Amino acid sequence: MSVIIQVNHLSKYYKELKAVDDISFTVNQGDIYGFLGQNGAGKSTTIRMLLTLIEPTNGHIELFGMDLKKHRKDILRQIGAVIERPDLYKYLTAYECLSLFARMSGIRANKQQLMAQLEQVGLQERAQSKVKTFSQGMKQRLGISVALVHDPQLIILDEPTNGLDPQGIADIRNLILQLSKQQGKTILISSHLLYEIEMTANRMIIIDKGKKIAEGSVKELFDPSSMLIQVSFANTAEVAVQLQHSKWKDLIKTQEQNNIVFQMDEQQVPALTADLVNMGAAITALQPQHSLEAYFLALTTANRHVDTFTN
Ligand SMILES: Nc1ncnc2c1ncn2[C@@H]1O[C@H](COP(=O)(O)OP(=O)(O)OP(=O)(O)O)[C@@H](O)[C@H]1O
Repeated sequence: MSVIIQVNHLSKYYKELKAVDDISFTVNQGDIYGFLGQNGAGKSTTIRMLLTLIEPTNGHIELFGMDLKKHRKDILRQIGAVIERPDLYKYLTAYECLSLFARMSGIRANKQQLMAQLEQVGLQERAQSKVKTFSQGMKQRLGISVALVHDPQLIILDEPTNGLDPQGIADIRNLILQLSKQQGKTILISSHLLYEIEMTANRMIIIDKGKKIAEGSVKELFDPSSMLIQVSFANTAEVAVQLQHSKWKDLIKTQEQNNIVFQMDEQQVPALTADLVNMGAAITALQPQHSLEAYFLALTTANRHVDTFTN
């Protein structure tokens, strides 16, 4: 399996602001790699550095085994990217638009080839309609078609489902899966929605305030054996002492005044609650949460509080 993107200790500072702070990650050939983070986490900044639109403050980027600084042109030729809402010529038809971009990229494509490309993004029946009549989702799909016109190996999509309706979101998701499965493209997709990444990506990174929080396979990160179970008690201190002499001791993640958080397989929960009751625990609440979901929810909630106070 060859490595397509290798990022080492990448940072971008804007004066004191560390927009991207020492992140490293690897994208392998054939990956749908999810880049997950709240607004302002540093996703776009990282993507812009991968596309040489901005200079890193520190760090090293290799694409297709080549140093990005030294082989910029050769590398960019193999990338197709949609990083903002695609700005397309609204008075042209979808076909004319694609044909224009193909010529601008020096690609000689005949009508049949261009129609096949429009078919790939589900726009063959609207090939002769003007772009101004398109929904946001259709414009996004045409934008992706334009990015694919030179048959790149790597596709980079920055928040491709932002502002789309549910049907538009589903269309983009299916398109991404199809590009990966049927054409073996490597895809990097950013999103602020955990769900979006879970539905499409096989590997992912989570960043927050420019820093890497987690990286790994989506399966691993969503592993049911890493559920967090928060149990609240009226008598936490007493229960904590009893737990130290039990088999549950090693599964305790944190302990606070009113609750104890365990990390365990979901299937162990009934046995845990039975043992706790036997120990005389006065359970007032029990909340199971997937660790990643719990983590991400905590981030979102924290940000919402900030928004409430600052808006
Ligand atoms: N040119 C710039 N000058 C100063 N600060 C910047 C600049 N570009 C980005 N930032 C800041 O860097 C941080 C990361 O921004 P970035 O756009 O990478 O986040 P993001 O994860 O893509 O979020 P969003 O989805 O909102 O774009 C933010 O705090 C942003 O305000």
